Amino acid sequence: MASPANRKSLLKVKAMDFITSTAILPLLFGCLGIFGLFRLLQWVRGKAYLRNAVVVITGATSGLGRECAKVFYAVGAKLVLCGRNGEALEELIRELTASHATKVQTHKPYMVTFDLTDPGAIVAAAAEILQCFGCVDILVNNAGISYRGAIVDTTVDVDKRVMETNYFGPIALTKALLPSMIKRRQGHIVAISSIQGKISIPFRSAYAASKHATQAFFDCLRAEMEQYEIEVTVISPGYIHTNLSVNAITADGSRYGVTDKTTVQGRSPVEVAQDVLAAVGKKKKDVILADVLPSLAVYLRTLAPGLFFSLMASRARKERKSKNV
Ligand SMILES: NC(=O)C1=CN([C@@H]2O[C@H](COP(=O)(O)OP(=O)(O)OC[C@H]3O[C@@H](n4cnc5c(N)ncnc54)[C@H](OP(=O)(O)O)[C@@H]3O)[C@@H](O)[C@H]2O)C=CC1
Ligand SMILES: CCCCCCCCCCCCCCCC(=O)OCC(=O)COP(=O)(O)O
Repeated sequence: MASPANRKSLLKVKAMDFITSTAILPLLFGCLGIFGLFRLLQWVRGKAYLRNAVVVITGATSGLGRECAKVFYAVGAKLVLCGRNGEALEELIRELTASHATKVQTHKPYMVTFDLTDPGAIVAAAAEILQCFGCVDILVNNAGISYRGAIVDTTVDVDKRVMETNYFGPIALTKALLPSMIKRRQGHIVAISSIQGKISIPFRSAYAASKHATQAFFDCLRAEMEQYEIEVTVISPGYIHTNLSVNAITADGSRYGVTDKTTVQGRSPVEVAQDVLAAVGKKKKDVILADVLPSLAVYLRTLAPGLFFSLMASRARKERKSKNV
């Protein structure tokens, strides 16, 4: 009778014999090869899709939008960079055109300045955007602001400001550019949402609501645009180390002015921009770009809502205690 240790090593030898003497090994390498080839093909197709594509990026003056401008420029996209701050856009264009970090043919970006909270300005901006290269292939709705505050203390004006910037502005710009995409039966709309478009955390009511609305709108749009072959990608990042927190507005509309620890510990916008580029290149429909815990929280919200709500209530209690809100 063999001892348990001997039995174990005997089993190992038998398993190795089986693997080497049958077709398993070649099959395994074959599968890996096919997978590698598939990924390579996807990468090449993504690059070809983005090269010479007319890409409009809102909120290109800072954070994720600025980094997106760099990665889309580097793969040869024709950029129209949007923001409120003309000087910051000019500086970015100077930086892009001065760099020779890419081997592909690049194109001098255009800039269009407008405020997303001004509906009239959006209509005029859309016309200006269309004139830059004659059409738009990809619109990246990236611009946004965040908010911090308790619902009971927050004026409805603050809720409206967040909704105007994060929801009404981007959907107005999308609607203004859609007819030209429909006419060409070609186009791609990207919405930079947030994990908070899928779950709501305390003291972020206006922000989470604006991002939930974004998710809902662009999910509807995806279904309605399928007949015109227009793609819709919703991207939901977790924390990113940008100016979002410091520029957030508070219950009375004043600037928050603090870079939260969660923001500092967030992912680099450079990395997130690479992921955005890959997701757009692959024409992904819905992408979460977050750590394990926030990603799991999304599933928890669906599968065990009671537990999720208890966790959020406890989070609210803790935050109230620590910040005295
Ligand atoms: N940072 C994070 O942790 C996360 C961010 N996101 C999302 O990423 C996107 C980019 O934010 P991020 O880069 O982090 O933050 P930043 O504050 O660095 O950038 C925000 C951009 O939006 C622009 N913007 C703000 N308000 C308006 C307006 N009224 N009209 C036009 N443009 C405006 C800003 O332009 P201006 O220079 O004129 O202020 C700026 O370019 C946002 O949609 C945000 O919700 C999602 C998940 C996590
Ligand atoms: C099966 C086990 C599941 C365990 C789940 C535990 C629940 C953990 C809760 C995690 C909450 C994560 C919140 C993430 C929020 C986030 O990433 O937001 C991104 C932003 O948009 C940031 O904006 P802000 O202005 O809030 O800085």
